[in-house]
Amino acid sequence: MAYAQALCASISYASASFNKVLPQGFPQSKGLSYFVMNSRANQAKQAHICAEIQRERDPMAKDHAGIKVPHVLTVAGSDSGAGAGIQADLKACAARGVYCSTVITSVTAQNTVGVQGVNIVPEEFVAKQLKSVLSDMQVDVVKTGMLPSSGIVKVLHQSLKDFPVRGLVVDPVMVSTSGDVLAAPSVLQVFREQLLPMADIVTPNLKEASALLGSPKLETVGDMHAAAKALHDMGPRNVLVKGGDLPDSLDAIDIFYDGKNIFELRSSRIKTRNTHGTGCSLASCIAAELAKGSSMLQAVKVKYACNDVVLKQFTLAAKHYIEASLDYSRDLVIGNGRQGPFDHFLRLKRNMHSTYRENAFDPSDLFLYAVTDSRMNKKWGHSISDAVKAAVEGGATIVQLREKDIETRDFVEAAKSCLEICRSHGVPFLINDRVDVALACDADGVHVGQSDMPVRVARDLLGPEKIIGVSCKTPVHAEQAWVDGADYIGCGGVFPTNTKENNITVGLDGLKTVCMASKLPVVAIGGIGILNARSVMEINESQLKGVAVVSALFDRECVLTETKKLHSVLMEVTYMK
Ligand SMILES: Cc1ncc(COP(=O)(O)OP(=O)(O)O)c(N)n1
Ligand SMILES: Cc1ncsc1CCOP(=O)(O)O
Ligand SMILES: [Mg+2]
Repeated sequence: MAYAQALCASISYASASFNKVLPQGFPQSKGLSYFVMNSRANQAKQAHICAEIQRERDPMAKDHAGIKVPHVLTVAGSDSGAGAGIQADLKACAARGVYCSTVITSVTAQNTVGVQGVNIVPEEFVAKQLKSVLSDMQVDVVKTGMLPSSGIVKVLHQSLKDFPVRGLVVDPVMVSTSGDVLAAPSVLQVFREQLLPMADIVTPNLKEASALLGSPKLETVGDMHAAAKALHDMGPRNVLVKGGDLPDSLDAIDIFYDGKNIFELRSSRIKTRNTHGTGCSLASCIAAELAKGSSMLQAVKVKYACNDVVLKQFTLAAKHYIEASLDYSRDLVIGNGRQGPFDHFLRLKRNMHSTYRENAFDPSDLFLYAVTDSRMNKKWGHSISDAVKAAVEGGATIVQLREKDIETRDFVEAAKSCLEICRSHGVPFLINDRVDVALACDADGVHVGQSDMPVRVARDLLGPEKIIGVSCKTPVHAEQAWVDGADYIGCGGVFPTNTKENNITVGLDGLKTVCMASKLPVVAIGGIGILNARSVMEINESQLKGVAVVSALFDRECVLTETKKLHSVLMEVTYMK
């Protein structure tokens, strides 16, 4: 039933495409009724209708209780070098948090130099694979890659009629990045007649766009505009013409057209040889976003109001992910050819360090996060190390040395003695802002803000074992923190504070929004103390692991007592509900 509800909720945004692929004999009016039923009150009804569709698909199908996960089926070729094709699709979907099943249309012998051989899977066996997956699994979106023969395109067309899905992303793979031809010319006609009219989006590069149109080479942004419109006339609901190969362009320019509005999606070109598989990965990423239902759900709900704006966002989300992966992978060396693969998970470089950090950071360490302040210590006559010792003995579970007005030499000295105290209590010890100081004293990590050293640079300098925290005020910051390889995020200021000047307050609502968006553990900071720590923890977000405090511990006469008090408040709210 959970599946059926999710299916209905997501089906509701894909009315147009769904109607195109309704099962034969399934009354259109019944299908249409989904798309106007979005309210919670109608969910049960929707679920019932969806269960009905499921039974039409497979009379033996059982309703299993549990969690339905977003699912993309990729119908594409295998790349032995694993930069493109099925392998890229699997990695892109996994990186975007979506399950990916695979129907293999051909097996290529391929590396970073080129394609050495292609073995096409017989179309009957492609049909068999499609049936296996589509008759059993609840596929949300089908994404196509290499479809090497017209017979295979026809088989896919028929399968999609037999087993309708919510969305179809067509990446018309015809020529590899190395210039090798991957689809017979006869495929073009069937592609135009059968696949394009079914597609929710088609994503050709310049060569593929002109092949599909039977037009001369596309050489300018103007040509791309015209091509996007002409391709749209062939039936797909949206067109993304990728301009990565456009000559003489500093920017990478893609043209997106939804039948009404045309967008130039620009981003600066990343200088790297590791671009093999970007097309497959981008299309998979779009499919994954559609499967998750996020932006497209919105898009179709407000279809007539701001379809264009939301679609732009979803395409950009996918583009942004690919750009971040390319940027991270720009200096990776895999293979000797002209075009290497990139790292979809932004993790490969971590393994270069001999002692790979497995779970070195424990998110529960964020429970009571003590952040020092030299002015406060001076005011109360506390040395930095005495203050840190008292905080740790009072129950602080992680310590950050945040010393804004201190000479570097003194900072390093203080850091060394505080590190010793923390190590002897098994408490991680981080340095605020100063990666150099963290390196000098071999601290456990750093905390950086949005205008401090970028997380990726800090990670490269510190290596995989160190803890990196980053301040985030928005879901976009939180997503970036994860992409960049941070371990946790600090969110705030939650409440107004005198400790940090001109700091924008996000409030409990802002904290909640960030926690909901964050894939990383979160610690709340800003104006938090024994009187309001409970209200912070009670926002009840699983990613929120604790509170970080400065004045509530250090702008006090007895740091030990204050830390103990805050510790017991946190224990109460966390464990004695
Ligand atoms: C745990 C934690 N969260 C946020 C911050 C703030 O860092 P930043 O935004 O860089 O501001 P400064 O602390 O450097 O003034 C933090 N230090 N710790
Ligand atoms: C460093 C920092 N970052 C956001 S708010 C803040 C200050 C937190 O200090 P306090 O706990 O005294 O409000
Ligand atoms: Mg900072």
